[in-house]
Amino acid sequence: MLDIALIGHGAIAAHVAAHCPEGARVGAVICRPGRAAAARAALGDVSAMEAVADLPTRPGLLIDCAGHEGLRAHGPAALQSGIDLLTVSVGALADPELEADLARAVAEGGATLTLASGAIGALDALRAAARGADLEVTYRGRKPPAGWHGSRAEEVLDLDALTGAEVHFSGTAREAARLYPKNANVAAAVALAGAGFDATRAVLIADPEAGGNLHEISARGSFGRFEFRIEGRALPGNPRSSALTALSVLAEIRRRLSGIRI
Ligand SMILES: NC(=O)C1=CN([C@@H]2O[C@H](COP(=O)(O)OP(=O)(O)OC[C@H]3O[C@@H](n4cnc5c(N)ncnc54)[C@H](OP(=O)(O)O)[C@@H]3O)[C@@H](O)[C@H]2O)C=CC1
Ligand SMILES: O=C([O-])CC(=O)C(=O)O
Repeated sequence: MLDIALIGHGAIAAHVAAHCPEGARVGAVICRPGRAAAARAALGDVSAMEAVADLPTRPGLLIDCAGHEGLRAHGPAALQSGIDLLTVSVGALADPELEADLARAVAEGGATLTLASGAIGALDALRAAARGADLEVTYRGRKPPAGWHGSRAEEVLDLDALTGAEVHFSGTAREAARLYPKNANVAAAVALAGAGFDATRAVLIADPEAGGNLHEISARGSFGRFEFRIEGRALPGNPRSSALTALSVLAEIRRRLSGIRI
């Protein structure tokens, strides 16, 4: 049995706990102070605590579903103590200090940090393309206005008054990941798989006509070229987060349970 602990108890965590595959079980959650009752209400019969050191048993896998602050607060401690960590907070690695802390903790604890593919796909092709030369990658993220509430887009646009698509960010994937911690983890995953945080271009768009969370990758290089486009449905609990993100976590749990891996 793979014993899983979660960080966070929001839309992604609740979906993961509710659909945990056979052979794995969610036994514990790390939450913020005073949030134990809310965590149990969202996840069911789990032990709730505030720190990795308080986990009742050592989990086989800790899954961060909490966002950048959750990874920052608990990731290094978990890895340092040898606990494998899977995270959806990929954009947090845009902070070079946190990336270095995580790398140090991985080396010292001998555990692995896995970055979930999240709301995007085609990371395998990007990884391979990056082994060739001259890789150029642009990521475009397009969501309906509700998907940008609570983000920097609100400072740039009047989201509720939009009559057509508007770009509210254009720059590097590193800037996108840092400025949009809840919305640009995909930009970070594309960057880390491919051309890197500073060479990957990101464009973020609010579009009242968007029927879902649209993510597009355009890549070209010595390998050739590809375009990838996915129209994701949002999770019921959070219009910012695509359902595929929670499914990518479930897929990684299944991958770990299987002797034949893809
Ligand atoms: N890789 C990808 O493709 C994607 C990544 N994401 C990332 O996943 C994150 C979570 O998404 P989602 O579940 O929809 O968000 P929600 O807002 O629904 O849930 C976030 C949860 O994390 C908890 N939390 C926040 N900070 C901490 C902390 N320091 N320690 C412990 N728990 C904490 C919150 O607790 P409380 O209720 O107390 O605030 C809440 O339970 C997003 O913020 C985003 O960064 C999202 C979509 C795609
Ligand atoms: O879920 C999505 O569609 C993408 C997202 O929020 C992110 O990249 O952080």
